[in-house]
Formats: sequence, C-alpha cells, structure tokens
Amino acid sequence: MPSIEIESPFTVSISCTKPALQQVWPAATDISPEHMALAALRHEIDQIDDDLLALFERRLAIAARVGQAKDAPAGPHVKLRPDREQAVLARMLDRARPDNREAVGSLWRQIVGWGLARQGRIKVQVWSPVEPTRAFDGARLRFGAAADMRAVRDPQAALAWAAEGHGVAVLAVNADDAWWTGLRREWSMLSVFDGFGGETPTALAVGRIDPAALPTGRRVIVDAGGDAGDGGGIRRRGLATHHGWTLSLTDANLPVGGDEGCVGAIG
Ligand SMILES: O=C(O)C(=O)C[C@]1(C(=O)O)C=C[C@@H](O)C=C1
Repeated sequence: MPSIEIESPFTVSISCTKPALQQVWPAATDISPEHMALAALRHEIDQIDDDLLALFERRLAIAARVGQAKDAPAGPHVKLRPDREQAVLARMLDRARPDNREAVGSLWRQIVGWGLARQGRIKVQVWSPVEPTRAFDGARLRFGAAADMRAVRDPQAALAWAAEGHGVAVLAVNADDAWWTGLRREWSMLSVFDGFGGETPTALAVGRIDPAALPTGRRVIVDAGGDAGDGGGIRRRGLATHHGWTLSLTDANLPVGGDEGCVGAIG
C-alpha cells in the first residue's frame, strides 16, 4: 500500500511497497492443451460468425429488393406474406436435425422478421385483457424482435387501425368482447392469418392480408348458428360462441369470404 508523508508545507514524498500480485493468466509458455482446444473452438465460432454475418447481410439486402418487387397497393399496407413465411419455416424445419428444430424455428422467425423489417417495420397492436403477457409473448415470438408492438385496450379500435393497413392486430379470444363476429360484417377486408396459444388458439392475428397470401392449413370460420361439431358438412372445432355466432377451426380447404363463413387461416 502506498504511504504518503507530508514533511513540510512544501514537500510531499510518496513511497510504495509492491503488493503480492496474484498471477491470473497463464504465461504464454505454459498454455495447456485444454486452453489450446478451447481457443481453437472459439476461433472456429468466430469464423462461422463471419460467414453467418455475411450471409445474413446478403439476405437482408435481398429481402429489401423483394419488398420493392412485390405488388404494393396504394396507401398504408402490410407487406407480410404469411404463405411465404410458412414455406420458408417449413423448409428449414424439414432440413434441421430433430434436436435442433426448436432453435431453428425461433431463429428463422427472427431472420424472416428482420427481412420484413427491411420493407418497413411491422406494427402490431395486442389486445388481451385476461392474459396480457401470454398473447404478447406469442406475438413477439411470431413477429420477432423487429416488430413494433403495443398493448391496446380496445379491440374495435385495433381492428379499425388494421383495416386501414397500418399494421396487424393480435386479439385474444375471450368472452369479454366477441370482436371476431365483426369479421363477417364491418371488418370483411381483414383476414385471420395466425393463431397463438397451442392447438386451441387463445389469440388470433388479423390483418389486411391478401387471401391468396394466407397460410395453408386450418381455416377459421365464423358462422351463425354453427354447432362447431360435425354437422354433416365440414368438421369443425369450436373456439368460442356468442349470441348464436360460432368461431371455429376446420381442416377443410374453404375459400375466404365464401358462404361457409371462412375468415382466414392459421396454418
Ligand atoms: O418473400 C417475401 O415476400 C419476402 O418479403 C421475404 C420474407 C423473408 O424474409 O423470407 C420477408 C417477409 C415476408 O413476410 C415473407 C418472406
């Protein structure tokens, strides 16, 4: 520890005794084989990161060009293509080793989310009064870190905002507000294009999405008086019922906007 002595008002002397230094790092000469193996692995990771970065930046640049090439309606609109995203993810999951699928799925959601962001960041309004974090987490995983997300209090206002093409709405399916009945009436320009919460979705994503760009797979139906069972026609699995209107899912490949009351698809 240094000590300071003040001998007179004008002379100050400082003396240091050298503290016993602990040796933290091995000297260059005695690096063990374990250290060398670790350094080699980290070097390999650095090289892979360089390759990934170059490829990611290339992919972002191409996604920006895709955005320019896509047909764009005049005025505010979302450039999201759920059908293409479904195909990109399915191809990657198919190629991935089974034990890597979860990691690959979530990584590609991020990659595609940033690809979309190169065409304009997607805005997401989330309404879920009962389990707010659940719907918010589902939407975050679906749209990635690039999405500009906001929790809102009014599902009708979120639908109106989505109908104007400003972004997409993620709305909980609960008894407080059967907003989904409006998909057959004033919000017929909107389509359901995804669902969150497992096999029986507890929240649906809705946007002004071209019906041709909806994912293939389970269709969403809103119909009056539907019993959500097997009424001799299409097999349905019910999600909610309100004043005789039923929200359900089916595997039948129905056209959106047709007589059957198909209002979208969730893959
Ligand atoms: O293929 C497109 O239409 C794209 O915009 C590219 C891309 C992607 O990054 O793969 C990005 C956003 C779309 O929602 C779908 C796919």
